[in-house]
Amino acid sequence: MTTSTRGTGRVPAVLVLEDGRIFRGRAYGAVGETFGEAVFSTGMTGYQETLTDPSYHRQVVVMTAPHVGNTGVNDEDMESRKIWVSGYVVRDPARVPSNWRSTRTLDEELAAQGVVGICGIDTRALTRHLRERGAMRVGIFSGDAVADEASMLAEVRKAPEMSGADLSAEVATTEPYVVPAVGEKRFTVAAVDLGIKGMTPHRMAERGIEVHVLPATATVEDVYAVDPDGVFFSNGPGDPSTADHAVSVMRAVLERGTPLFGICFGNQILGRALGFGTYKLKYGHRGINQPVQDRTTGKVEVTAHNHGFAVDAPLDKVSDTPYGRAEVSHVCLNDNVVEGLQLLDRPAFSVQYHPEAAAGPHDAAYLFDRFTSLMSTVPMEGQRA
Ligand SMILES: NC(=O)CC[C@H](N)C(=O)O
Repeated sequence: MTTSTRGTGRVPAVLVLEDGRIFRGRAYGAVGETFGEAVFSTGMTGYQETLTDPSYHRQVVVMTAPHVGNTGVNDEDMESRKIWVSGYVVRDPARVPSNWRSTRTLDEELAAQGVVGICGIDTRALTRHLRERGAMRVGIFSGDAVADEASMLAEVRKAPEMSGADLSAEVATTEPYVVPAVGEKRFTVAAVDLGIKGMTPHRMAERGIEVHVLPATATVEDVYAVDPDGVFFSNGPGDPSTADHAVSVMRAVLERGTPLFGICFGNQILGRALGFGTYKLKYGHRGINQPVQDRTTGKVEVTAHNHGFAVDAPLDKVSDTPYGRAEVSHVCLNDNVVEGLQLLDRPAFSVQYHPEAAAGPHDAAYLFDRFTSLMSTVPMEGQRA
């Protein structure tokens, strides 16, 4: 149960991890109780984009930056229609936001959207705990929801796990919509929405692409009904091993040889479509300061991440797949996790991280140009030899 009463900063709150570790602090945002997977983000800025990223659905986000809320909340930086995190954990919230675009405080916005948070806890100790033990289920209880430790722990252990969670349909659009090209229209793209962030179609639109955003349930016929020059698969919440429908649609796109680009969940789906497995990372990558190497150019880029799963593909060799040869195009320099895939015989590639990165950094924006040039070089249906 959640009330929309704003946390006053004095209401007691308790964070309970599924392994029994407990942190006591004060309510932040809505007062009540909430459950999810505890994950940490190392972003020093961009909290509004984080909170409204649909990929965070059912996750309780711990901010490693100690001071959060300094720039308040504005109407322009939302990545989707609402806040998706199921809970929010900060050490020291800003009391007075200061920014020319700010229209309300983060505390007020969380409360207005019924998002239960906690502040005043040692987020560094909590992050170290999650780093050592791995992401796990968590509950936040505040006000009347605070109970004895054993019963709060029992509630946390009843909450659903992230492994096996099929969540795209809970966050994606139910109706198709079009994001028009900015300036002259050059291409049409069908974008399968598995939890898309607003900045993604925008980055395509500014390159002259008209983007038809389709629901997660879109069929191959729906995709081709818009007569696309390229097909895009978005980011999204949940476990990629459940995304069977998206994998089958993507296989049909690969079969036809239409230029294809995937981001994050879309990268995991390409991995599965090619026959690779996916697995859960111990504590995932979240933040806007992750070093990735583009192995096709050797260049290193600083990138935005939000993923708890990864593709299991060999780094050291080209793989034979039902759609020709494939290789790992990008790798994370912190831990060698696969961060991108590309096909060598078909116009298809994907990355595990976020080139659209609204809050930056923008090092990876060239990937949208790569997608555009794939569409420029692939002959249209009727022109094929
Ligand atoms: N941002 C995303 O698309 C995340 C993909 C997937 N839900 C993961 O956690 O790995």
